[in-house]
Amino acid sequence: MQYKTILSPARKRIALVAHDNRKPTLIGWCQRHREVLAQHELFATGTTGGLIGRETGLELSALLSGPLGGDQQIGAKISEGGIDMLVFFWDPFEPMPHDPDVKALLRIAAVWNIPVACNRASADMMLTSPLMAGSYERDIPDYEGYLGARS
Ligand SMILES: O=C(CO)COP(=O)(O)O
Repeated sequence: MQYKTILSPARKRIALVAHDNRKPTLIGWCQRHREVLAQHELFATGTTGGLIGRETGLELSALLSGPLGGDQQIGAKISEGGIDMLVFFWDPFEPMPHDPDVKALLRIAAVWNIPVACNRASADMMLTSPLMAGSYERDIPDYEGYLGARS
């Protein structure tokens, strides 16, 4: 795979997702970082987004619920260059009916080289990184190069 470098925007487009057992942790994290989060554009899967909006007053775009395709919608946005960071508190103790979608979302986040936080510690580090303060360079797959490599 060949890569090219793009500039991530200073106002990040952040996707917030949590499985049911992890939703209280994500809501608490959003409350703690409310001021910083309010400076960015927020997206979430359906139920997660509804709860975060209600509990924190943060404005966000809620997509479909995860099991109904919300993970795939976030994955599509990542592929289109519309998401800069993913906070995904997935449940390490429960299998999900939509496990393939969860895996696909994590895979596509790796493909497009966006920062991913799967627990509070990594999310804290990500949000307090100096890279949050401005735009930063990020490598993404070079689509032209990829097609060339396959032909
Ligand atoms: O299932 C999810 C992520 O895999 C999250 O979906 P909800 O936010 O709708 O609960």
